[in-house]
Amino acid sequence: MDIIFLREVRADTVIGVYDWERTAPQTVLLDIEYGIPSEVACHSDDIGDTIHYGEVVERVRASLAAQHFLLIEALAEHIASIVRDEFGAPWVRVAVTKLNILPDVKHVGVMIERGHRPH
Ligand SMILES: Nc1nc2c(c(=O)[nH]1)N=C([C@H](O)[C@@H](O)CO)CN2
Repeated sequence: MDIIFLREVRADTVIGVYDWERTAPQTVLLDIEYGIPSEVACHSDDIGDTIHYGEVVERVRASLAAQHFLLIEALAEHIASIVRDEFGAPWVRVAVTKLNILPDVKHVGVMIERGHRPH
C-alpha cells in the first residue's frame, strides 16, 4: 500500500480535561499517515486518482476549530474517522501531540491506527 504522510500539522482546538484548557484553543501537532486505495496516481500523474493531502489538512483543521474534545484519544479517533470515512483511506495512523503540558516533559501525545494496512 502506498502511504501519504503529513508531519507536524499545526491545528488550533479546544482540548483538555481541565477548566483552564477549555477557555481558549491551544495548538496541537498532528502527524497523519494514510494509505491510498490504489497505485493508479503513480502512473496516471493525476490528482484525481489519489487523496489530496491539502484537502485533508483543510478539512481536519476546520473540524477541530468547530469540534472540541476532552481527551487526545478522542481527538485522534475523530481525525482517523474523517480520513477513512470522508476521504476513503483504507488505513490511517494519527498522532496527536500536546505541547508544554507537563514540566520537564517535552511533548505528550497519543498515536492510533485504524483500518487495515496490507503488507
Ligand atoms: N491519556 C490521557 N491523559 C491525559 C489527558 C488525555 O487527553 N489523555 N489529558 C490531560 C489533561 O488535559 C492535560 O493535558 C492538561 O494538564 C491529562 N491526562
